[in-house]
Amino acid sequence: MLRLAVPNKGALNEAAQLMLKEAGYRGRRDSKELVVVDQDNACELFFLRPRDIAVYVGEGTLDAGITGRDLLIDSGSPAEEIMPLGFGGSTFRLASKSGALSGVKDLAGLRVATAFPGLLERYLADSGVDARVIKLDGAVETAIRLGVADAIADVVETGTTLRNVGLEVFGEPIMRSEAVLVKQHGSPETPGLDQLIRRLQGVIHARDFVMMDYDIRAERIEEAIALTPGMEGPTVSPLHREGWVAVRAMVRRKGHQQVMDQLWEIGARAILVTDIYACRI
Ligand SMILES: Nc1ncnc2c1ncn2[C@@H]1O[C@H](COP(=O)(O)OP(=O)(O)OP(=O)(O)O)[C@@H](O)[C@H]1O
Ligand SMILES: O=P(O)(O)OC[C@H]1O[C@H](OP(=O)(O)OP(=O)(O)O)[C@H](O)[C@@H]1O
Ligand SMILES: [Mg+2]
Repeated sequence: MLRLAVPNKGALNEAAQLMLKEAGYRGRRDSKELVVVDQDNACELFFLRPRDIAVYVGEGTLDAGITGRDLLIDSGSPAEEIMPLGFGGSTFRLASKSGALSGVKDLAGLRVATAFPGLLERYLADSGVDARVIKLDGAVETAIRLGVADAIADVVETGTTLRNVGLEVFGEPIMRSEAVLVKQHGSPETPGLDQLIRRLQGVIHARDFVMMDYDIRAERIEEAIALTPGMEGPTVSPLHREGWVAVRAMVRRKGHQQVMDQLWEIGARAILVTDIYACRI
């Protein structure tokens, strides 16, 4: 059985469960269920704190897991990223009172609060800055106001939390993160892992692409194919109307309206766009 770790709560929980469901794996009936055995897919799902997932996978106790790239690096665990999953995007950034500091070098001799000490210490060392790292569990934005720190390093998504307490980011982003699939560094092939990777890749493609169908005069087909090249090439079938063909191709969801405009310009008609429910490419 493939033993897979899934975030049990927090920012990555819902999206991770949805992605696994779309990939055909069993979900949990309620949020108190800690282990789900999915016999049909020869897989056991362990619902764990996102912060602990890289630790279990790095130790080899579990075969693979879904966690944040920032949490993986912070853990220092011997686990490695297999593939990005396209959700849970954030940046990890320094922040301080508006206008107080302008770059990482300004942190020399100051105190920086964070819930990601591994990540921050590595960044400070790489930047050659000697600052004191104050390790907190969460809600680090309040540490400056309470006088525990001069700056913070934290996850920023929309920036709302920082704005609400009058803080501002400074310096370059320390890292860009998103949810990732991880496995133990250098682990041998695990039964079922290739299938999981292919299925997750299928979900990502199904989300990234739409299916486009349209009719066009046969003499414009080369221009149409240039706009909608598809994967291996579009399907072109005869239409029950002299001189016309029907075309079917996968098109990137982002920008598909522009493609429809351009197809219309070269005479395509009956242009239809549908979601892809599932795919393997
Ligand atoms: N708006 C967000 N807030 C927090 N984390 C986010 C956000 N968007 C994406 N993430 C990602 O989610 C992961 C953190 O998840 P989570 O917040 O569940 O962990 P935690 O802070 O350790 O747990 P908790 O907040 O429940 O104590 C990180 O990889 C982070 O980059
Ligand atoms: O830029 P924003 O969209 O405002 O999101 C970022 C905020 O969300 C997270 O907090 P979380 O809710 O996980 O609480 P925590 O700090 O206790 O972990 C993170 O630590 C920031 O505080
Ligand atoms: Mg959090």
